[in-house]
Amino acid sequence: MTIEDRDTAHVITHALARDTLSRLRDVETEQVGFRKGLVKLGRICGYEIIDGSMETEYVEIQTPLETTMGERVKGLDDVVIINVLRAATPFVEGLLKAFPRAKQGVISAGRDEEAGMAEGEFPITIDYVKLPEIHEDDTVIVADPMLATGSTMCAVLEQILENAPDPEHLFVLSAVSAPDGLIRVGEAFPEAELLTVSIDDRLNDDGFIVPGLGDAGDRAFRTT
Ligand SMILES: O=P(O)(O)OC[C@H]1O[C@H](OP(=O)(O)OP(=O)(O)O)[C@H](O)[C@@H]1O
Ligand SMILES: O=c1cc[nH]c(=O)[nH]1
Ligand SMILES: [Mg+2]
Repeated sequence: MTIEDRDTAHVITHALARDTLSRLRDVETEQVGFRKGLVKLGRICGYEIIDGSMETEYVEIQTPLETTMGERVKGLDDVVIINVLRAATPFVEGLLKAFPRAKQGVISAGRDEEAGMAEGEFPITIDYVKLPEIHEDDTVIVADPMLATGSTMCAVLEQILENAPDPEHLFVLSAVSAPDGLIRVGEAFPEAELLTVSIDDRLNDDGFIVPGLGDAGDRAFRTT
């Protein structure tokens, strides 16, 4: 397992995750490469979540030659992935390669960047929420590649927890995160397990993560 515990979050340190993130950070990586990078990173993170938090069981397998014991991951059907539109869409595509039978939810959430950041927070508009039923033995993965001020994630988690009992795991998965945002989400939702590939240095005055990778939604959807 390649997950390290830090004060504010668990960091996925798999070499391929770091390699992929470096390509995503590179300003020369254009839309297709960027989107594919997010898909790849989602897949790696999915495998790390399986390795780090899901149990296996021994099962009898009949090979073409004889009967043997094999291992299967338990609980793969009890996974819920929440796609925080829009930047999470390619990231979720990758996660689904690790959890092909996951139930999926969608929450459309956007920062009001015109209103701007005040006291480290953005106003968040939520205009679409569609969630599957969440059960106590489910592993819920809330995916958003960017966790900056944490404003979006706090609004999203409020929506999810309104209707969810106490799921087995509640992962908040990001590619890049800022220390302030992690602290904010961690304090507001202590039940959430914060997972990220990188804890970056800081937020700039516009609420962007530095060094970061820019605007993930714009880079993936070519809307600059
Ligand atoms: O932690 P926060 O300060 O809330 O910032 C993080 C959010 O900002 C981005 O979304 P954005 O509002 O740009 O929407 P988009 O995905 O449609 O580009 C990103 O995808 C996160 O959802
Ligand atoms: O740095 C950031 C902050 C929020 N959203 C992004 O896409 N990038
Ligand atoms: Mg954006």
